Parts: sequence; C-alpha cells; structure tokens
Amino acid sequence: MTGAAAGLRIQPERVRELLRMYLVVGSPNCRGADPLHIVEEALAGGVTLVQFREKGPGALTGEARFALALRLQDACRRKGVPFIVNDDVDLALRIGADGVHIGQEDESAGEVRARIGGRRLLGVSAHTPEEARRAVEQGADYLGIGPIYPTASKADARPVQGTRLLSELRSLGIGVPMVGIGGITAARAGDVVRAGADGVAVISAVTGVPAGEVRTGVKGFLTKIREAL
Ligand SMILES: Cc1ncc(COP(=O)(O)OP(=O)(O)O)c(N)n1
Ligand SMILES: Cc1nc(C(=O)O)sc1CCOP(=O)(O)O
Ligand SMILES: [Mg+2]
Repeated sequence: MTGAAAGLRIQPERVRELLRMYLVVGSPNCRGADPLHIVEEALAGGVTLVQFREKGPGALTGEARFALALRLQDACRRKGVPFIVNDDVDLALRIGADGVHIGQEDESAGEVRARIGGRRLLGVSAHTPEEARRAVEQGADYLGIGPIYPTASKADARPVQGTRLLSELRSLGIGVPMVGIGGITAARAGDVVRAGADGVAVISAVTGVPAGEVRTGVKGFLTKIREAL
C-alpha cells in the first residue's frame, strides 16, 4: 500500500525539537473523555509531536479506529504538529501520517523504512546499545528509550531502567535524537533530559489528568524541559 502523501516535510535537523514534548495517546488512555478534546488541549499547551497508539483494553478497531486517527491527525495538522502512528504501517500510509513508531517486537526498522519512504519519520524503541545501533543503521530517525520509570500504561513494558541507558548511549557516542518514555512526570522530565534525551514521551501525565488541566500540565512539562536543555 502506498496510501496518501505525508502532509509535512520534516527536516532531519528539526527532529530533536519535535521530540521535546511528545504526546502518546489513544482512546483507552483518556478515561472516558473525548480523545480529540484531550489532544486539542495538549496542542494548545504546546506538545511538539503526537503518536496515535490505539492499544490496550477497550481500544477501538476497524473503521472507528481509522476515523479517530483521522480526527486526531486533522487537529495536529491545524497546529502544524506532526502525527505519528504506532505499530500500524498500513494505517499510517492510508491516512498519510507523518511517520511510524515501532518496537523490537514489530516489523523490522529496515522493512518499515522501505515501506514508508524517506520523507516520513521513523521512531524505533531500543533497550540496549546494540538495538540502538541496529535501528540507526536501518534508518531510524529517533529512538524511544524506556521504561525510564514504572508505568501503568504498557502491560508488557520491559524492566524499569532509570536514566542509565540514556547516559550510556550518549557516552558511547550515539548521537541520534532520543526520547525517554515510561512514567515520566513534569517533576522527572528535567532528569530525563539531563541524562541525554532530547525530550520526553508521555501518556498518563497528560491524558490522565482532568481535561481542564491538560493545557497547563503540558506547559509545566515544557518549562522543566527548557530549564534542563
Ligand atoms: C516514543 C515511543 N517510545 C517507545 C514506544 C514503545 O514502542 P513498543 O515497544 O513497540 O511498544 P508499544 O507502544 O507498541 O506497546 C512508543 N510507543 N513510543
Ligand atoms: C508506550 C510505552 N512504551 C514504553 C517503553 O518502555 O517502551 S513505556 C510506555 C508507556 C508510557 O506511558 P506513561 O507515560 O503513562 O508511563
Ligand atoms: Mg510497538
């Protein structure tokens, strides 16, 4: 499937900035609130990248999932914020998303890069220096490193690793853009960035607060991130 053209041309030198405050979101994370409203509030607060991760108990399937992806992508387009699809390359191509995020249990990075072409962003989860190097060789634009802290948002998360792997990868000279993920709160965001991440990827600290607090919550994250850069 070739699908719709990607909407935004993302320059490689912009990737670090896009990772600063990365919202990962699906309807199961929104605790009954409208995911579109949560995403719009998060965009108003200043999130820099959004990943559609429709996964876990009660996740939408089929056309309802497709329709939600389109609505969230439209909201991101209106703000000029890139929209990434988790795991599902077919969906990303069908809606003309700006990229895909995959893990070690998904299709290989090389295969996904071949399918999405050079214009779309490719994010890959890595848990060791070897996985990080292989992902970069196969065309990853950025790495997702986690779980940094305990998380309730991913049932099959690997053991918590703290900020150790981020620092190790940087000390090995791996300079690719990286984002920390897993249990990250505004209070912890500075430590993640100081360890070497270009930004933080967050589910519950944004989607799990009352909708009226999402915007100020995101602004609070951005303050801590900027202080740590
Ligand atoms: C930014 C970011 N980093 C890591 C992940 C996790 O990806 P994966 O290991 O494939 O797990 P699932 O999210 O698919 O359950 C991510 N989604 N985003
Ligand atoms: C989607 C995801 N991936 C992880 C990894 O370790 O790769 S942790 C995680 C869940 C992040 O959600 P929260 O911010 O609520 O902890
Ligand atoms: Mg995955």
